[in-house]
Amino acid sequence: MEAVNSGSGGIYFIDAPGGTGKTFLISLLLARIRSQSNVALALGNSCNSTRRWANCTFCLEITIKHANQRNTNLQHIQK
Ligand SMILES: Nc1ncnc2c1ncn2[C@@H]1O[C@H](COP(=O)(O)OP(=O)(O)OP(=O)(O)O)[C@@H](O)[C@H]1O
Repeated sequence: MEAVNSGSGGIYFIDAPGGTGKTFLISLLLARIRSQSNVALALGNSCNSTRRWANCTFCLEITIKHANQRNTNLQHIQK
């Protein structure tokens, strides 16, 4: 929250065993940040978590493509 409040922003990684509260923590952080009209995105590095977050957060149904295609998409976004 300090990164948000100071305006610096950032990218943060949460890595912990299953069932330890990652989703719970991220949900709280997203709610807090968005309640202040700021922007926060949560992404997962596995197919299951990515699908779940995309569905919950963006109300989208997405299909996870092959890793090489994802890399291509990321490069496109960065242009
Ligand atoms: N601080 C907390 N207070 C109360 N309940 C919590 C807290 N953290 C986690 N929980 C509860 O513990 C359970 C597991 O939490 P959560 O789903 O966030 O874990 P996770 O690390 O995202 O798991 P997974 O990697 O399997 O998706 C949930 O039912 C959640 O509501």
